[in-house]
Amino acid sequence: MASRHRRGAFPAGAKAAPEAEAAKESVAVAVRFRPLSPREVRRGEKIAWYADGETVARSEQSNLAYAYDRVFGPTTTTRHIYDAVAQYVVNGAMKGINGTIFAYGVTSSGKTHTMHGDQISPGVIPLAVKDIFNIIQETPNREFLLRVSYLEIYNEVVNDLLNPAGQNLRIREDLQGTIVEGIKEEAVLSPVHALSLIAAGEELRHVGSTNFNLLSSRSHTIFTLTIESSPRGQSNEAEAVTLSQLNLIDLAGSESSRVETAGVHQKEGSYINKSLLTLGKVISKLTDEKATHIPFRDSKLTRLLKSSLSVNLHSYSSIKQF
Ligand SMILES: Nc1ncnc2c1ncn2[C@@H]1O[C@H](COP(=O)(O)OP(=O)(O)OP(=O)(O)O)[C@@H](O)[C@H]1O
Repeated sequence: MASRHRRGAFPAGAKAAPEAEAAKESVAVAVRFRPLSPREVRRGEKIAWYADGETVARSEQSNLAYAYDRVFGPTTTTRHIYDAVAQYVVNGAMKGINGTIFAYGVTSSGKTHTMHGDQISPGVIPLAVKDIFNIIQETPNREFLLRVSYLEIYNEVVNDLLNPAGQNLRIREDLQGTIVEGIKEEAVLSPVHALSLIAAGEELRHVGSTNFNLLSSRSHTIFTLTIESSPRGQSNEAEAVTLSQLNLIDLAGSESSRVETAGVHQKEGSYINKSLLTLGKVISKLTDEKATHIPFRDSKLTRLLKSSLSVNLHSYSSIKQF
């Protein structure tokens, strides 16, 4: 639905969505422009798109403007972006509402910077993990059980990043949703524990070098937190027990067809572009309120996203990177 997912040509003078309004929406799309890299500066490249206010992305050269739920300029920290467009999804997951957050954009646009970050600028994933444990501490009347899994989809093959032996796992659909057979789930007791699992998993992830990015993600990764919570002490209310999943996704970089790639990179690129294309179609279908059934294509990424993006769609946030 257009009002949920404001994409496309922007009528001049439209009103900015207040934060609270954006937070109520099931699907929110935010854009962050990254600064020019030193290499781009050396090449004399110029900034083409910029944030015009809080919701508009504008290009003077092409005389185009697009509206999103939120638009952030190059000096915006990931912490700020997390607070504005990701935290409510995490809060919802802690209350039993499934949620998914991912960054979407071409290679080198800053997806991994946004989702993983580094010591100086932690990404959405570590910020979410820390937030979750803070919420647990602030909710003494409930008991939480947290389990995590971490997988990558590389060339349509699903590998377990928490278990080097878990290669080429099968995906199965049943009444409970989409299940990755044999995936390792580990109970986590602290943010440090959860983050150490991600760091170990990253070592197993497929990365490569592209013309644009020395350390380019060649696989999609899905870090899933399964959150179970129940009241402390005695309670007979079955409803009081909640179970939800929070998916934190770092997508592989897509490249334009102009980029010279060969051999294994060409194969990777075609799988990445295919799954992102399918994902794009899924997102536009999701924003159409009338769509009750989404015909999923063969991409493993979209099949895995099915439970959080369609069947159990409650809250979902994506951060588009330029
Ligand atoms: N907002 C930002 N501020 C400063 N530097 C950034 C920002 N976004 C990205 N970068 C830098 O740009 C480079 C490319 O970013 P990153 O690796 O996150 O891109 P990506 O979209 O994940 O690429 P790929 O799809 O190829 O994996 C990195 O060196 C990263 O540190």
